[in-house]
Amino acid sequence: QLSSTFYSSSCPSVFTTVRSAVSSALQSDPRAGAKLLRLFFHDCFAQGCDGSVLLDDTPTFTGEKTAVPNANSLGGFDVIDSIKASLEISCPKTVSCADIVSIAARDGVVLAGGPTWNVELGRRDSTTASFSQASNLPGPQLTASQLINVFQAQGLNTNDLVALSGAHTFGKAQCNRFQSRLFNFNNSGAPDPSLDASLLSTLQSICPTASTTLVDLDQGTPVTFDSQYYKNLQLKRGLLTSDQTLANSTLTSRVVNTFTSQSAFFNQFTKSMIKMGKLGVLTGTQGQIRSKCGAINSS
Ligand code: HEM
Repeated sequence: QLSSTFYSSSCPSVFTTVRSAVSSALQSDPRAGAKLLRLFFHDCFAQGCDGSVLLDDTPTFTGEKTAVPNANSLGGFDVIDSIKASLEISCPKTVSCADIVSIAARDGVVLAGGPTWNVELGRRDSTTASFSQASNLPGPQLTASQLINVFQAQGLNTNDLVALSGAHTFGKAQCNRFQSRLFNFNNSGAPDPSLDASLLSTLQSICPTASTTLVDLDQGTPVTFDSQYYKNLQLKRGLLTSDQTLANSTLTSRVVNTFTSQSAFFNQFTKSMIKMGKLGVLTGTQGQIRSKCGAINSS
């Protein structure tokens, strides 16, 4: 059972500490908020929102960080570590890494112009992480029906899927995640027909090969958290297969159309974030409060 007032007496400064750290991270990295939001998603989908994604590998332990969706891709760890270091001074052994990620994700959204919500708190940190559970994370080639199944396995429905995918309203992706759409889609010898011609030629020139070059997920308003993502999908300007499929499939297209209204999108997004934030949480005396987010406590 999580609660938005969990730290009201034990660490009242937690929200200002996180907000100012995310804000200062954004000064040097305009993608910081996007990285933190994605970090939360990747934490929650593999073994629950328990900070497991933050654990570093050791010689005898392989966690989630090096799994395919995360390796050379996931960011924001430095921001979480620095927030943790500040909180260990102001409120020692009190605030879990899993909760820090959940607040930082919210603040990344708010500071990019998105909606706010009361983050529910009281998660504890895992003492394990699961390399294999990282395969619960959806890949960028999935179709709408496959995405629906992946989200359903976590207890999330189609509205949650489409709303949470709206996170791709900011941040970037590497060419290698979508380059297969550009020249030889599904071995057809031609590009993906559901990709707008002018975006296709732009992307073909930026991504002649499946490189690690970064491209904005939202070509319209790349650093703003808004409903432009859904308008892009209607214009065949979604970047990943897993984005564009949401407008192409009758399973999801009506929800996409609904979320072109920013208030409808924001309303569902906040609800779906709270719901995702409850997946597989540890509470009470389960797990621990890590002193450093990258490692379990030594004693
Ligand atoms: C629906 C299935 C999803 C798929 C297949 C997917 C896949 C991806 C991929 C492939 C990237 C680019 C990674 C890279 O190139 O290194 C990415 C980036 C991103 N994803 Fe997703 N994602 C999904 C859902 C979500 C959800 C639910 C959220 C958060 C609520 C999210 C937030 C983000 C953000 C913010 C970025 C940009 C991160 C940055 O700039 O570093 N994604 N996603």
